[in-house]
Amino acid sequence: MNIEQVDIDLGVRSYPILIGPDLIDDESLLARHVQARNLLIVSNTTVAPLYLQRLQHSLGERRVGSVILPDGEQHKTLESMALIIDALIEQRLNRDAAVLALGGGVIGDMAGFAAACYQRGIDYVQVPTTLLAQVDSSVGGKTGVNHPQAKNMIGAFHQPRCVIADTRVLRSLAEREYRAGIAEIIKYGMIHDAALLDWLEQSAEALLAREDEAIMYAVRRSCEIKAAVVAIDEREQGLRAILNLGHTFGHAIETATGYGRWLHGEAVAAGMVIAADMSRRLGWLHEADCERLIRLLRRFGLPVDAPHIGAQRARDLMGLDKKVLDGRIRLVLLPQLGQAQVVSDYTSEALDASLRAYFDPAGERRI
Ligand SMILES: NC(=O)c1ccc[n+]([C@@H]2O[C@H](COP(=O)([O-])OP(=O)(O)OC[C@H]3O[C@@H](n4cnc5c(N)ncnc54)[C@H](O)[C@@H]3O)[C@@H](O)[C@H]2O)c1
Ligand SMILES: O=C(O)C(=O)C[C@@H](O)[C@H](O)[C@H](O)COP(=O)(O)O
Ligand SMILES: [Zn+2]
Repeated sequence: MNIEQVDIDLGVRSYPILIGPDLIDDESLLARHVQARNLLIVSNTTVAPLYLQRLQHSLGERRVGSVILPDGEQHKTLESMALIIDALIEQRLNRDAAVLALGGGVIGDMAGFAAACYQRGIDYVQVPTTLLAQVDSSVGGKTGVNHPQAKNMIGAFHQPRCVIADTRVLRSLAEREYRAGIAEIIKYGMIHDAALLDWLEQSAEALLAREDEAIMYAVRRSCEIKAAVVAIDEREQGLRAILNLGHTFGHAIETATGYGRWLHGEAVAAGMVIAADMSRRLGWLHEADCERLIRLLRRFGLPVDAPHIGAQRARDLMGLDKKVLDGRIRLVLLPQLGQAQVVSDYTSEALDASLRAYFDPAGERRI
């Protein structure tokens, strides 16, 4: 099977996203794309036993150290990030060294953030090992950690030098984690590519069976969309916020339930349903469009309802969202399927109604 390449065009910070089977064993590809002679691989207690040795072997004659972090969203903290910095210092790595993130989005976000901070910024490479990380988190340079009161609250924009997405490593991923990654693919369809929604409907079986071709298409198309958006608006001054569809609601769910009980992709799935519901209340999406989203999410075993954390609690948590401007929560809403808009002038009745419907136990019926 061929290697696909998607380029992200950011001037001097441009980089390739390489997608294909068994890339972590491809010594010549790694030699071409990972230039640093001194590397610190950041991984976790689940991924390292599966893939660290293989990757180290393929990296050839360099100085390669590693740091293995505890696994889980609850460990996406400043404390874990400090362990990476400790390892960089212990291994006496300098500005010519690079960090290599081997893991899912949690590892990628933390390793990237450590690279952004260490000696005011060193290179890093993403080797994403979850579907979610391959279609989304390894691309675009958002790095960071959670705060107990708000998701991804501490971080930096720092682009990787390269993304190496080995699609075969997805075979060992737990079913729930794999499905959570599909939520972000559905997101790309919802915000930018209605044809991707058609493809997801037609290819659900193949994608769930983890067929190579289906995975290659899903990863490539998602990366193309994300790369195009990030190339226009690297630091989320405007357009990039559409990549946040469902996230303002979803992050409230993740924070309120304690990081890790709801997977990020699951919270995004529920959040997209709420965003669709609100879009319908504003006269944008048709009921049939909302029902289509729900059917698609259900097809992939993703949640279409939110936990009852209370509308007021949800609103409070959403007030800490990074898109808040002049005290107003900006939301990504859907004028139609395949098109998203960042909206601040929605009616508070529409938001209240959607929050009550999904977050209050006795919320009136919605879609
Ligand atoms: N920076 C961004 O643009 C961006 C985008 C989307 C999500 N995120 C962040 O990404 C995180 C979610 O990422 P995730 O869904 O990858 O979760 P994750 O990193 O927690 O990985 C999920 C689980 O799968 C395990 N795992 C990883 N690869 C495996 C493999 N190949 N085989 C077996 N097990 C494997 C992990 O150890 C973990 O237990 C969240 O913190 C979210 O905020 C960031
Ligand atoms: O890359 C982006 O921009 C995104 O919004 C992608 C999201 O899927 C991702 O979860 C991101 O980490 C959310 O960013 P945040 O700024 O809302 O924390
Ligand atoms: Zn996300």
